[in-house]
Order: sequence, then structure tokens, then C-alpha cells
Amino acid sequence: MMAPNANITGDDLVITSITAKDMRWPTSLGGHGSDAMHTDPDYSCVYVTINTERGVCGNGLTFTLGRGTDIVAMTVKALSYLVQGRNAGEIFLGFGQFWRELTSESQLRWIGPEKGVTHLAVAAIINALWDLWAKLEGKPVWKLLTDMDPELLVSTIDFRYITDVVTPAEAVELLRQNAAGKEQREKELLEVGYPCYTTQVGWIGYTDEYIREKCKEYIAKGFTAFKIKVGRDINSDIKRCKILREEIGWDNKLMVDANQIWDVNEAIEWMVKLAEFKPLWIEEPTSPDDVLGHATISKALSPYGISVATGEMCANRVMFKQFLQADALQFCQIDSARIGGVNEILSVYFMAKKLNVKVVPHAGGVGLCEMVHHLQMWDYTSLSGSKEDRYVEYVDQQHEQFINPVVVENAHYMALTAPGYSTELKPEAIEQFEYPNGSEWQRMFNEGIFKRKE
Ligand SMILES: C[C@H](O)[C@@H](O)CC(=O)C(=O)O
Ligand SMILES: [Mg+2]
Repeated sequence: MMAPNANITGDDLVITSITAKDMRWPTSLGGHGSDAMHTDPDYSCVYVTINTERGVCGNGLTFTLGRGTDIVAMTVKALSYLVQGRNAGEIFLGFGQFWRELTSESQLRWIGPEKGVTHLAVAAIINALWDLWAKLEGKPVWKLLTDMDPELLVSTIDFRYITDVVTPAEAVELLRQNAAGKEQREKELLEVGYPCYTTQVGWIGYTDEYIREKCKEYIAKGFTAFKIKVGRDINSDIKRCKILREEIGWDNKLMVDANQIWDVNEAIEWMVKLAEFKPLWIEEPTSPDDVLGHATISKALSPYGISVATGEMCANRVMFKQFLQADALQFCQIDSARIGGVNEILSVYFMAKKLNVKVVPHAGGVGLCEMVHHLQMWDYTSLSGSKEDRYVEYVDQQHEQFINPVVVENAHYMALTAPGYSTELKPEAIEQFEYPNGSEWQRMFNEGIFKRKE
């Protein structure tokens, strides 16, 4: 897992400290982000800053829904002894090995391993390290990955448990095979960007009138693919899907998302009733751990032309491996703030490429759009080389909190040029929304706008 002969910026740069902040926004007040399972999310994140002796710092995050953000922040702190005092360049040169150290901490792994709170904490730390690396190289992460020597890129991945599907040598070979046309694809990304779909039209807490309004707004912005939440009540779902089709027509794409609410048979029966609306996919129809259940649903819905998408709560690369092997998903939804951050997500891209499954990242929340479009752009320049039937999700939430937020034009993420992973929050965002003492939170508590449930 060491990259031989690599030249790494930051090889003499010591990491002096690491901090984790509990950041929350009161999105539940407007029903934004709501679905059948998560009815009142307050979009939140654990915001990690990795400070170095020369002032340059890396920022990364993992996405949460409000309560529990403090628990993930505590876990980052518990892991921080593995990062503090380390040499940044040495981490990057042996990144796969470092990732294994972080996920194999001999006592903390007992409360994971490689899943749940501990893995969310790992994702936030790892994402901050990639932001640091990209800033040191003076490149956005998509370009850092695109320019990286295949051996060095593959050396960032821990292949333990997945070599039965893809080996490091095969991953290097996949990158070499797809190198032709890379410059042209990069130019195209800078000119026209990468396509996205929106979920901003269909949160479960939105009224019918608001859904119509949002559809009109996003059609006017050039969107051609739309996702709506389902699973609370079949009659309401039929009504909402009807509204969507009336507003977006039949040439545009419709996707539906149940956020794990159903049993396997219930998912099939429910989706047969929604088949007349021709959804491209049903997302998270059942438990995110039920590989064979998803395979059963995929098989049953295939005659209706409905595919299965999942991954935003997939625990780790091993679970992704099994979903891919079992033909349990047709659209693979990596999430930039889950599994173990960039390094482990890259391994999922390689497995999906090998097994011929399309990656359509989950985004939205806080900072997920900011991060994941970098990864999908790298996939386009360097691995899949294709945009066919591929989109990145887009949700219009909290972009204004970031110093270098995503830019979406004509339903495409534009390729950013600012160095880093687009994860640095504005100082005023921290002053206002750090929980619970930020000025906006104090105002909302004092005015009785927001009631704490802790
Ligand atoms: C709670 C989140 O908003 C979730 O509903 C997001 C999601 O499932 C999606 O965007 O897809
Ligand atoms: Mg979803």
C-alpha cells in the first residue's frame, strides 16, 4: 500500500491539531430534506479541521441529521491521536496503510467496525485530509485525482476484503485502459460540466402546491430528471406522482425514494402500484443491509422497467461488493460523507466499473454536493469515461455556507478550479450555526422558534 517513487507535496509538514465542530441548520422548520423515515431532519455536519504548522489546513465533514452530531464529533476526537503530530506527506504516501490504521484502531473498532458512528468519523477525517492534499497541490480534488499517477491513486485504497472482485493491479490496469481521451473529457467538464437531477421538488413534508411550484422552477432551470419521496401512504404517493408527471411530462425522468420504509414484499407490491408513473428507479426500498432482499426486489420489478438504486447508507465497501455481486442494485449511490471517505469510495468505483454497474452519487444534505461532484468528475475523466444514464443528485441546501460552493448551470455541476474539496465553511456560518451556542441557535431558542429535544 505504499506508492513507490512518488513525489508528494507536504512531506515535511507536521499536523499540529485536529478539531471537530457540531454544526446544525434548522431545516426541519421548512420540511426540507424530509422523507418517509426521516420526517424532521435538521441538516447538520461534523466539521473537521486539520491544522498544520505552516497555516494551511484541511477541512472535511460528514453529514448528520441533527441529534447525534455531537456523538460523531466525540468519535473524531477519540481518533485524533492517530492524526495529530503526523507528517502530512507521509500520510499521503502511505494513505492506504494510514486508512487501515484509522479503521483498525484496536479498541475503537469494537464499536464499529467500519460502520456507523466510527466510520462517519473516519469519513470526516479522511475528507479533511484530501482537502489538505489538494490545497497543498493547488488543485481541486477532481483534478488532483485526474492527474494522479495510477499507482499512487490505487495505493490510497485498502483492498482488504475486496480482492475477490478487484485487485490493486487490476485497478491500475482499468485506469490505464481508460486513459485515452482523458484530456478531451476534462476540457468538456470545464466547458459544460456534469449532469445532475434534483430532489428539491419532492420532500415528503412539501404541500402539493409547493411541489408544483418547485417543478416549474427546476424545469425553467433546465432540469430533466426529478426525484420524489414515497412510502408514507400509497394514495398520497399516487397523487404526488401524478402531480410530478403533470408538471414534468413523460419525456423527463422521474425517480422515487422510499428511504428503507418497506419490507421486501411490501416494496414490490407498492412499486407495482406506482409503475404506471414509469419511475426510472426505486431508491432504498428496504433495509440498507438486506442485499438479497434488494436482489429479490430488482428481479420482481425488472419486468416493469423499474431499477433499484441504493448506497447512501451502505456501511462499507464489503456491503457494496455484495450488492454489486448479487445484482441487487442497478444504480450504485455512493455518498461522499459515508463509508470511509474518498479512499474507500474509490474502491467502490473500481468494483462498479469491473462489474459494469453505473454510479449515480447521492448528494444534498450539507456539503455532499460540494464533495461528491469531484469524485464523479474523476470517474468521468479517468475510469468510466461515460456520462450515459449517470447523474449526480442536486439539492439546493446550505451551499451559501461554503467559501467555494458548487456552481450549477443548466442542470450541470460545473468543474471548479479552486484548490481543495470545496469543504471550507465561511467563518460566519460557524459563528451562527455551531450547535448549540452559535448566534442563530441562541436567537431561535430565545424566541421559541426551535425547541430542543435533548
Ligand atoms: C434525510 C435526507 O434528506 C434523505 O431523505 C436524503 C435522501 O434520501 C436523498 O437525497 O436521496
Ligand atoms: Mg435517498
